[in-house]
Amino acid sequence: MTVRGSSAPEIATERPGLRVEAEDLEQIVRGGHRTLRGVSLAVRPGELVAIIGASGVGKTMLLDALAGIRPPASGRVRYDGVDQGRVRAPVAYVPQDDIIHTSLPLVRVLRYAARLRLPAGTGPAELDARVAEVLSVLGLTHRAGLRVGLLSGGERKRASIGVELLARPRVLFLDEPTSGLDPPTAIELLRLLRRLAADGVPVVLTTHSPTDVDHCDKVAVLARDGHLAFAGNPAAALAYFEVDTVADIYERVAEEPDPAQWSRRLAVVRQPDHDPAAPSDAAPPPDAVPLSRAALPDGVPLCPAAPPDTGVADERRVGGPDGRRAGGALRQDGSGAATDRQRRLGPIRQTALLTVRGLEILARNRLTLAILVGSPVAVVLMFLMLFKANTFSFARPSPSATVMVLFWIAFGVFFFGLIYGLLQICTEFAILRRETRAGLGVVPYAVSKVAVLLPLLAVADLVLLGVLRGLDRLPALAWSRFGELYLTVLLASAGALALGLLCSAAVSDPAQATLSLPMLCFPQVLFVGAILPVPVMAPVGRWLSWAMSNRWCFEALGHTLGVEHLWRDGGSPLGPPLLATYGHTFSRPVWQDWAVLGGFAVLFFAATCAVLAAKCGRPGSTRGRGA
Ligand SMILES: Nc1ncnc2c1ncn2[C@@H]1O[C@H](COP(=O)(O)OP(=O)(O)OP(=O)(O)O)[C@@H](O)[C@H]1O
Repeated sequence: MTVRGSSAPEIATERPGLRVEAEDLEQIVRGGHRTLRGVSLAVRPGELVAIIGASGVGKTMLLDALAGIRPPASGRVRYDGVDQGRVRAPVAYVPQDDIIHTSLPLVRVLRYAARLRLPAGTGPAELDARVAEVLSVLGLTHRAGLRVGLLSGGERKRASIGVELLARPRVLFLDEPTSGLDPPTAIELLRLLRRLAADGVPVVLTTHSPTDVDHCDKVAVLARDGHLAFAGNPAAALAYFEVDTVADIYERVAEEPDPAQWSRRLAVVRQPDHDPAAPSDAAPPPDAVPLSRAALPDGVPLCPAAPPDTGVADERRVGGPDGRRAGGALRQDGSGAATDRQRRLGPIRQTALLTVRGLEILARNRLTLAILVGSPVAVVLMFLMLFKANTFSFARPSPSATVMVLFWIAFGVFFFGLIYGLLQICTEFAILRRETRAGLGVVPYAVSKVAVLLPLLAVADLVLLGVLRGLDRLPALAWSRFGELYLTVLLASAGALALGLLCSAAVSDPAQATLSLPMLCFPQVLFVGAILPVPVMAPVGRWLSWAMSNRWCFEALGHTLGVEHLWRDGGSPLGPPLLATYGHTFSRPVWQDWAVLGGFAVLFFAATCAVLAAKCGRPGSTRGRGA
């Protein structure tokens, strides 16, 4: 680590790592609170750097600013002298939680991750070789076939790092990688990071553990309110704070009532003729790096420079907050052309990949699959127990029962569509955010959700209508009429699925999604126009009923089943008065209802994509929480 005012940055062409420089970083969070104040530091290729400080001092803020996850309010971050936002080299960020799919075997997780992160032209053999290489350097080859959820905490942490290593990052940031690990496992992990740094890739991590610092080349100490108190090697830090252990540094820093004093002191000692850190930087004492590269068992480089023809090392984008590719690029060869091999997977192939992954996750989650498939079956059985046969008999119809049959079919398909979508995104938002940083588009992601779930709903809808018809709960119908009914419920399901996805994208966690369920369902019951016909609703209720997708499904079903004719001309004296109450509810041509139902589906789907794009682009939590 060097200090501010160092000589002009040079473009690193011979080492895989990038030089990271931060200059006068300030960060301001919601409410105007400043969390970083004038932080300047530099990290060289090959350095393993720990950011330490008391809880809440801004360690994650600094890490996020350095990584481009949460750009600073002011100040600059440069990689090899180029503004961070303009660099397209692969930069890895490992969030605090091991946010990867836990139901898949480790090798499958890495394979999917490699498909997303490596250039589109990477062949299967090369892909498998890279996955095997990463497994090997992580020491997880023997765990490759094990479900991620069954890995130990340390193994999961290594797996999470492995996801980022696939793309051969040129700088690696980790938020509290050792949190929750026992000391030997933490040391094992630091050994891995040390080796990665030794290969020339700068590694920056935040930590709460003073012992982690013993294994790092450099340490940055933050004081309260985001003041940088020190930046240099650990031995120099002990001398600077006049303490015996790293743990004592925390106490020493906290003793100062005005944390700004620490920045001022550092500014003084950073003067060229008064800089205790500079000599240490140039030649770190041997005891500052106890886990030497030579002591490590495996000689395979963790992040070998990509072969020159692949362009892997240069073309991959830096994980900026907006999930889009940034403008300029750092290129080792200095050329501006991207080859086919260098391009990331296109939207269609991303969609296909995520659909396959979604199906595999579903197939491996037997209980989830059983609930998804079993619930509609259970509801069909309940309908059979609830509805009498021949309700729609022309000679002896039961008009009030026909309304309920139509309503419950409409509500049933709405409810299942909604439930299928409701927990899909909020349960894995942190994974999505991580993958969008690696180049995944939110539209392919959302489409893949529909591609996995809509066929399941389509089968459930077909079973529902087929069983009700087969057991005479619905009248005999020509195939074309049955097709009409099916299209109506399919469109209603698609709209409800999209509404569920929208809600899942908008909330912060699964608990909020679950709590939103009554608010999504109640209006679809009250304003559908079944329990209380639309013509007799209060004016506001009538207006609201237009916005209920359920209403259009209910009315389309009634139109296709000829409810008007049945009530007016059928053998029940209750029909005509009921028809008078419902008015023209069922007289609209069914294609108009389809257009509205399709419109709802498209609208909710587009809104889902917009919310995802906004949330994935918004600087925010990187810790595995929801947005
Ligand atoms: N989105 C936000 N809005 C408002 N304040 C925030 C936000 N994110 C973080 N903060 C505040 O910014 C400060 C620095 O947060 P940061 O997460 O960087 O601290 P930290 O040093 O990493 O803490 P810890 O070690 O406990 O993880 C804290 O006071 C925190 O409450």
